[in-house]
Amino acid sequence: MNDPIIPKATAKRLPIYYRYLKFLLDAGKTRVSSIELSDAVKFDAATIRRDFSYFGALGKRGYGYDVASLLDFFSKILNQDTLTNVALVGLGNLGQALLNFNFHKNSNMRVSAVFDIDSELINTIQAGVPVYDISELVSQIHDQRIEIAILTVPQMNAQEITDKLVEAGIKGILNFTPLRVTVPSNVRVQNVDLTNELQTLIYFIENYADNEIK
Ligand SMILES: NC(=O)c1ccc[n+]([C@@H]2O[C@H](COP(=O)([O-])OP(=O)(O)OC[C@H]3O[C@@H](n4cnc5c(N)ncnc54)[C@H](O)[C@@H]3O)[C@@H](O)[C@H]2O)c1
Repeated sequence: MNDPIIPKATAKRLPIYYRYLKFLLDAGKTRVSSIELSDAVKFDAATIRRDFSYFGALGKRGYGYDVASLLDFFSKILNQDTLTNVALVGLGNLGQALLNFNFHKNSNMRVSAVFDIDSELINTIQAGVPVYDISELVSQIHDQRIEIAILTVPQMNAQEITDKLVEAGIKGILNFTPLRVTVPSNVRVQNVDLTNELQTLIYFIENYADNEIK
C-alpha cells in the first residue's frame, strides 16, 4: 500500500490519535465517535473527521469509528509494526535524559547506538545501550542499518556531525541543537526547540482569551 500524501498538520496529530486509540482498545472499547475523540485529544471534531478522511477512514453515522481497525491502520502508517532503531549523537545532559527515557514505553522505536567523544563514556553501556567513539559513526550506522538520528551535540559540532550522518546514509535527523543544519533534499530534519515552545506558550497565554487558544 502506498502511504497517502497528507498535510503536515495532520501528520503531526497522528501519534496523538494513535496513543488515544491504543488507550481505548486497552480499556476494552470497540468504537469511538469523533466527538468523544475530540473531547479526549482536544482537536475539534471537524478536524478529526477531515484528518481521518485523508486515510479513507470514514466513520459511520450513529456508529463512529471502529477502534481496532483504526488503530491497526494508524499503526501501519506510523510504522508501529516494525522496530525502528535510532542513533543518539552526544551523550551530555540532554542526550542522557533522552536515553533514559528511550521512547520504548509507548512505541516501537528505541535508541540502539550512542556516539560521543568523551573517553569516559566510549565503550561503556549506558541505560542498556552501547556507546561508540564518534569515529565509528559511519560504519556503525551503516552496519546496524540505522536510518534516524537524534542530534544532541554542542552547536559548533552540529554541521560536521550532520555531514557524517548523511555520509552514513541517515534519512532523518531530530535536531536539538540551535543550528539549522544543511542537508541534501533526501534527508529530513525535524528541529526541536524547547525555548521556542515555551515562548509560544507564553505568547498565547498573554495574547488570547481562554476560548481562543487552539
Ligand atoms: N532544543 C532544545 O530545547 C535544547 C535544550 C537543551 C539543549 N539543547 C542543545 O542540545 C545540545 C546538547 O546540550 P547539552 O546540554 O546536553 O550539552 P552537553 O555539553 O551536556 O553535552 C554535549 C555532549 O556532546 C558530546 N560531544 C561534543 N562534541 C562531540 C562530537 N564532535 N561528536 C560526538 N559527541 C560530541 C560531549 O562529549 C557531550 O557528551 C546543545 O547543542 C544545546 O544547545 C537544546
